[in-house]
Amino acid sequence: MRIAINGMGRIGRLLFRRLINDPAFTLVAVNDIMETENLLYLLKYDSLYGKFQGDISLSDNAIVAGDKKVIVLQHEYPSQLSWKDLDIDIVLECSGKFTNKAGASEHLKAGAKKVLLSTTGSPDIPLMIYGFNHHRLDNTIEIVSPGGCMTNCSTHILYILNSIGIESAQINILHSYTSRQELVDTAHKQFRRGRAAAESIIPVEIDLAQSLERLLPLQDKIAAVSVRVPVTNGAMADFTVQLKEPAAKEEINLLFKKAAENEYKNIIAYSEDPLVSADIKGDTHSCIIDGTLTSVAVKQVKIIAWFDNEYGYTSRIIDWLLYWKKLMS
Ligand SMILES: NC(=O)c1ccc[n+]([C@@H]2O[C@H](COP(=O)([O-])OP(=O)(O)OC[C@H]3O[C@@H](n4cnc5c(N)ncnc54)[C@H](O)[C@@H]3O)[C@@H](O)[C@H]2O)c1
Repeated sequence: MRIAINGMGRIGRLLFRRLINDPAFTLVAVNDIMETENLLYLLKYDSLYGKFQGDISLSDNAIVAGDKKVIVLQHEYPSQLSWKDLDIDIVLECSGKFTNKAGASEHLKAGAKKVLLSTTGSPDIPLMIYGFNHHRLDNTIEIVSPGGCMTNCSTHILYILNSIGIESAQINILHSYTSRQELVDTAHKQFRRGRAAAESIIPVEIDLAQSLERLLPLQDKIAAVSVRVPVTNGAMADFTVQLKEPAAKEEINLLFKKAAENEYKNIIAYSEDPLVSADIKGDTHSCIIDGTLTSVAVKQVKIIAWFDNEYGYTSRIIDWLLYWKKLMS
């Protein structure tokens, strides 16, 4: 399967690292508006995941990594990209810029067969969460939104809890800072996103509740906020859920433990270790339920789950690629 990545930021570069030597795929080309020398540098040295394993260099308009050669393009608009000539099966749209149907469709017009976003796109793009409803994919679907990292964590947790019955849910995702914030105080249309990311605990607006309501039968029952905290990686999702019936802590933990061992194996995990966010760097799960922190007050339950917002998320993107490959062959 021939793959291209548009947008070589945190997610795009981690996907590059993870796909380049994967025998299931051929990473054909990457595109970003940044200078190619800068892209090479950022691929080689990564503050979170360390130095690139093996040799990596530039040759003409390509990045050479070991015995692999990946074409580098530098265009602003997908319509400028030569996906037809390069015979691209799937574009991974990781720029965060072309997340509505019109924008993502430009990759199809440029000749790609399919587009996989790296976020929750506009409502006219099918939203499918790997491990939850990815089986709805069929060959007629050309653009898929696999949700964001927070949606991938929260969907499973709420779905599993809803087997008891959910009255309402409040979610707070404590999340490492991202490039959609500022390092020093700057003007931003969401004022708080413009504040120095490493200096404060910063609440930000998110569309997680709307995404979850597209996936689960919980209309008008979910509210969500994210609080950005001064760490570079990792997230802790905090769910306060009003159940329809009282339930014991042990009963709830058993639900998650069984799900992690069976139908959600490799997608969610269950842990009773005293975790902190540094422990989950490089973890491949969409969430790790922390059973030690489950607490219950009559019908109200609190669940805490961890995830690596980059590594866990790119693991699902790779699952998507494998699944799509099977379907397309
Ligand atoms: N970082 C995370 O934890 C995370 C997790 C899940 C999903 N996502 C989603 O993935 C997307 C990318 O996030 P990120 O954190 O990698 O962002 P990022 O800012 O690190 O990367 C975005 C990249 O896109 C490039 N770019 C900007 N405009 C472009 C254009 N017109 N054409 C091509 N490239 C362009 C930028 O130069 C940059 O390299 C966002 O939609 C985000 O919501 C991010």
